[in-house]
Amino acid sequence: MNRPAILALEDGSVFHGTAIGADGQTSGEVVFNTAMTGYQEILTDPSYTRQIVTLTYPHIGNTGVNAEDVESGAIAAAGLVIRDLPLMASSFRCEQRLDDYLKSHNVLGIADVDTRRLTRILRDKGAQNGAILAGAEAEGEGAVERALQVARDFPGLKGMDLAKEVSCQAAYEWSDGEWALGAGYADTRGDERPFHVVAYDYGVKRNILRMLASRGCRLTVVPAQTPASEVLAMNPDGVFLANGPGDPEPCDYAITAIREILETELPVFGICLGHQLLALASGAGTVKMKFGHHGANHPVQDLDSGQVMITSQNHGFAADEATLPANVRATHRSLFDGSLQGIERTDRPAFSFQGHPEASPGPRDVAPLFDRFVTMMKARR
Ligand SMILES: NC(=O)CC[C@H](N)C(=O)O
Repeated sequence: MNRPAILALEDGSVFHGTAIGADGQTSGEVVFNTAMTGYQEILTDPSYTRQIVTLTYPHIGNTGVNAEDVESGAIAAAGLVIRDLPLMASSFRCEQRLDDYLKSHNVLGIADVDTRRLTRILRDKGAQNGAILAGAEAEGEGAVERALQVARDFPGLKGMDLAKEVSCQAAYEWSDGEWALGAGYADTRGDERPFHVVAYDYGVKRNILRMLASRGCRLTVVPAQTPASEVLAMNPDGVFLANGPGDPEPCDYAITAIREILETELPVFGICLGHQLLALASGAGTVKMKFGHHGANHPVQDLDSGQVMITSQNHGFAADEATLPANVRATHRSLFDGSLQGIERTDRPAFSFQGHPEASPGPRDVAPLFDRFVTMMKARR
């Protein structure tokens, strides 16, 4: 039997649909992602913490879910909004239906929503705080008012430090590199000793760890608040700064630690939140974007070669090119809106990328950046 669900936005917009996940209520920032595939990777990407994700591709759930295509151990998104859930899920790897998967992780979802109308609102007005009510919560008089109230009670992502919330509690080792080679793969596994990379976990996606491991790196993943002194004491070949949710600006513990690491000659590579944190630690500023970039076909230009790459993206904040100090150079720019996509320090072996070279989901045009990091570590050794 169909259970009702309501999606409400802070601007007063209301959508009625069908509950496809758990019953109850949830709130967060509502964003849209235009990728045609990869709903499992998107749901489990820790960077979506406190965000309700709308998928613009209309048929979601066709291939069901499996235990492999995940970027973390749980669903991170605060909720899922889709147009149509197919009656049947079918794939040789299908282990569960998408709706059962949402329920088993106690995550709310709403289907039968006019996601084109919703996306137009988000594009015109910017990402909105919103709420989903599902099941009994969405029934009866006052349900719409309640949904609007829950939406407006969400404080918004600006100023929210979530990296330390989703980070691992204790350090762990990672060496699994299967299925992750990507383009431009530099096989360094023949080297006598693997490169030891300490990876700051601000909400790291597993495919980043896999892609580093597949390039001959032995990883120690450390909690977001690990002081630089502890990282340096591990005597790594390089330091990696992970992706992660929330606003980079309040992550003062990370900015301080990265600043200290930048006082050494260690190679540093950052992705997404890690890129924004490298910018902040180098003295630049970050801004909240109108609706951000969430998709798998975003053109980004390498400013040195002129080459255009099709990239995977998921961010709502950005390092501000106008604030880059003299020792930081812009290396990549978005061809959608001209925003900054990559930087490098001119005085240190440190660089970072705003989009997702690890894809998952998405194209792997930017995978050679992992090789660049390995080459830097090789040069230093
Ligand atoms: N994927 C990420 O690391 C996202 C970074 C940051 N939370 C943002 O929204 O911009």
